[in-house]
Amino acid sequence: MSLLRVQDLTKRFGGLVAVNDVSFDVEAGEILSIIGPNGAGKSTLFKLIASFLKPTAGRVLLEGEEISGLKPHIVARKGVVRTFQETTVFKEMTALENVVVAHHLRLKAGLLGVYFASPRARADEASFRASASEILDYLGLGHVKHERARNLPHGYLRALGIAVAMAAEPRVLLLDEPFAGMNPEEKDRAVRMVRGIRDRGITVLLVEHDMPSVMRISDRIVVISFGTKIAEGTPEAVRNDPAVIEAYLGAEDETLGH
Ligand SMILES: Nc1ncnc2c1ncn2[C@@H]1O[C@H](COP(=O)(O)OP(=O)(O)OP(=O)(O)O)[C@@H](O)[C@H]1O
Repeated sequence: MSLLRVQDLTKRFGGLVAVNDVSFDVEAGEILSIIGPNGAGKSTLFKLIASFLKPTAGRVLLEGEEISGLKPHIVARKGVVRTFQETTVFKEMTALENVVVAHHLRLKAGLLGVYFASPRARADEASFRASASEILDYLGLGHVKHERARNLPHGYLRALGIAVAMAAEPRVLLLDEPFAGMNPEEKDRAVRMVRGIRDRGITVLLVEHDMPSVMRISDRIVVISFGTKIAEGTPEAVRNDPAVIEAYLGAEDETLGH
């Protein structure tokens, strides 16, 4: 059984069909990218998978269990966790504190005031700090652990957003444009980081415009155009697919990395 199954998903906004009967499977341990020209429906598809939006039709299954329609935090608790284009870190906290807080939030959402004052919270604190520290080391952020987030360069801030998501112990991590706005060095580091996440046994789904990085990193690619899936396959197959080349013609800011 596939880890994640996207089945006949459709999302309409009024008269606009943003996602049109899209189906694909995600296998455990793979890195799968969703690409497509601007406005193709990639973000909408991502929001449907993480249950930030309710599908008009179709469903999403995690190991055969329907997760579409559940609240996003329930879906996150089941292991499908999404990062955001805009980083969602607390700028005045250090990198370590941000990941520790993410651990607390994961376990105690809803009871925060009571929880933070409890002896249990102090006991958890030590184990959360150890785990947060390990995640930061693993993602290559060990040396900036004690820096305030607001002092971190863009690439590190994005990586910290991913570290925060990792605190939720995802089985499937949805990365929203992880390479956006990065310089080549930052992209190299981010590519290694995403591979490292996969090597930890986490399945990675990403939406990305940066074609060279997508081609380097993906095991498989799903291509969306005008809400419809037009191709699916290895980077090599997708890059040479006439329907994909056609869809990208005229998209000035994007190339297929030829
Ligand atoms: N909340 C919404 N209400 C109405 N229309 C929406 C909404 N969200 C997205 N759309 C429309 O749905 C279509 C798909 O948008 P979406 O953001 O999913 O595309 P995308 O492929 O992620 O684009 P980009 O690459 O530019 O981020 C677009 O026409 C967009 O205007």
